[in-house]
Amino acid sequence: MKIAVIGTGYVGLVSGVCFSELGNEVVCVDKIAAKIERLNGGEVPIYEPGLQSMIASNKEAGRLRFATDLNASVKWSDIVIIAVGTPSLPNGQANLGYVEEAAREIGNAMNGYKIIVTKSTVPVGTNEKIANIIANHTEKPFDVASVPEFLREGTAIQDTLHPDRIVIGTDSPKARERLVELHKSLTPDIIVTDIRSAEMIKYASNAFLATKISFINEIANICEKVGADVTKVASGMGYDKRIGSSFLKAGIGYGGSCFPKDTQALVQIAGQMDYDFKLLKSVIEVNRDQRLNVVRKLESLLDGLAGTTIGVWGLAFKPDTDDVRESPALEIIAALERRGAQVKAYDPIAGDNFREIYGSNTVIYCDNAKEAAWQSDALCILTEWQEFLQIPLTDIEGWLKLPYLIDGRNIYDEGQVANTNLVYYSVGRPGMNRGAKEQAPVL
Ligand SMILES: NC(=O)c1ccc[n+]([C@@H]2O[C@H](COP(=O)([O-])OP(=O)(O)OC[C@H]3O[C@@H](n4cnc5c(N)ncnc54)[C@H](O)[C@@H]3O)[C@@H](O)[C@H]2O)c1
Ligand SMILES: O=c1ccn([C@@H]2O[C@H](COP(=O)(O)OP(=O)(O)O[C@H]3O[C@H](CO)[C@@H](O)[C@H](O)[C@H]3O)[C@@H](O)[C@H]2O)c(=O)[nH]1
Repeated sequence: MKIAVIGTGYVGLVSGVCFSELGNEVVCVDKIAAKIERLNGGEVPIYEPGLQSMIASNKEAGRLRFATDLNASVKWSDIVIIAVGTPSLPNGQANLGYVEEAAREIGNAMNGYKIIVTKSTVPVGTNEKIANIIANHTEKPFDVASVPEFLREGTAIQDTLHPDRIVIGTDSPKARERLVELHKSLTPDIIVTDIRSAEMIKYASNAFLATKISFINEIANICEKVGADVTKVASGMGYDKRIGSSFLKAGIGYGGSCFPKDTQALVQIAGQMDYDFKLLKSVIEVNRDQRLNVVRKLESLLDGLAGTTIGVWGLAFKPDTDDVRESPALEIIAALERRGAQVKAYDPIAGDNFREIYGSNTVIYCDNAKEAAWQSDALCILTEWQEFLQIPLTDIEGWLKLPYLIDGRNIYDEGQVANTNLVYYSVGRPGMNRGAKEQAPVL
C-alpha cells in the first residue's frame, strides 16, 4: 500500500518507518523543512534505539522517503496517517489546531478515494470533525478511522512491530478490511470498534497506567511512614495476574509528552460533559506532589538549600530517550533553584534538549556524571540510565563534598548501599535509609 504519514515526531516517524519495513511504500511528511533536510541527509531528529539503521535500509530499498510537500504526498497515497501533535492548551484541553490544519490540507489535496487514519491522540468526536473538515474541501470519496498509537519512547520500534493490540475504530467496512490487512502481520489481537470507542481507548489506557503509577507512589509514601518496602510490596502485588507487575515502579512521578497531557485532556473531556473525573484529578495531583519529595528530603537533610550545590543525574523523563517534555527534572530543578541551590546537571543525551526547554542559564550543564557529582553537597538521581548503575557507589562517595545521595528511581539495592558511608534516601524503602535523621517509625 502507498502510505503518506503527516508529521515526523515520534509517532509519525516510527510508524512510517515500520510500515515501510513491512513492505509498504511510505512518504513521511513534515512542514518543518529543516527536519526533512536532516532526515534526507541521514540524520534522525529523535533519539530512538534502532531507528537510524532501519531508516537507512528502507530508504535504500526505495520504500521510504521524506518530503515537505503534503499536497503531492497525499495525492500519491492510498492511506493518509495523521500523526501531528496534540499538545495541551493552558486549560488542559487538547489543542486540535495541528490536526485541523492537516485535515484541511488533506481535503485540498484529495484526488480519489483514500482512507484517512488518525494516530494522534485526540478527544472523542475528533475523527468526526476531521471527516467534516475534509468533506468541506473535497467532493472525492474517503473514509476515516481512528487507529490510536500505543508506542513508548525508547522501545518504540519493538512496540510498533510487536504491539499488544491494534485498535481500529471505523464505521466503514472498506476501511476496516484494508486496515486489518495492513496491520494483520503485527498481531492477531486486532480490535475493531466504532470511532468514538477507539478514541476513548487511548485516553483510558494512558489514564489507567498513570493511575497505577500514582497509586504505587502513594503506597510508597505510606511505606516510608510504616517501615515497609514499596519494591517488595509492588512485587508481591504484581504476581496477582489481575493486577500485573508493570507500571508499579515508585519514583518521582510520571512525565513525558503523553501521560501529563492526556490525563489533563481526559479530565477536560469529562468536564465538558459535566462529569467530574475525581479519581483522575487525584492521580494528577499526587503526581505533581510526588516530584517535590526529592526537594523536601534534600531540604530536611541539608537544613535548607540556600547556598548549597546539588548534583543532578538524569534530565530525560525516562531512560533511552532524549525527550524532556514534562520531565520531572524540569520542576525539581526549578524548585531547587528557587530555594537557592546551585544545580549541576548531567544526562547522557538529553542535556541540550533540557537546556532549550528549561530556558534559564543558571544551571551548570556537565559533560559527564563525575563532573555533576564533584564537590556537590548532595546528588539526586532523577532518571534511571544504565550508565549511572555502572558507576561504583564508592566513587560517588569520593566525588561528593557531603555524602548525601537521593535516589529518586530506586536504582540501587541494599547490598550496594550497605558497602558505603553514603547517607542514602530512596523512594518508599525506609529500611534502606542510611544516616537518616528520621528514625524508623514507631507503630
Ligand atoms: N510521543 C509518543 O511517544 C506518542 C505515543 C503515542 C501517541 N502519541 C500521540 O501522537 C501525536 C504525535 O506525537 P509526537 O510526539 O509524535 O508529536 P510531535 O509534536 O513531536 O511531532 C509532530 C510533528 O508534526 C509536524 N506537523 C504538524 N502539523 C503538520 C502539518 N500540517 N503538516 C506536516 N507536518 C506537520 C510537526 O512539525 C512535528 O514535527 C500526539 O497526539 C501524541 O499525543 C505520541
Ligand atoms: O512503573 C512505572 C512506569 C513508568 N513510570 C514513568 O511514567 C512515565 C511514562 O513512561 P512510559 O509509559 O514508559 O513512556 P511513554 O513513552 O510516555 O509511553 C506512554 O505514553 C505513550 C503516549 O501516549 C503511550 O503510547 C504509551 O503506551 C505509554 O506507555 C515516565 O516518566 C516513567 O518514568 C513510572 O514512574 N513508574
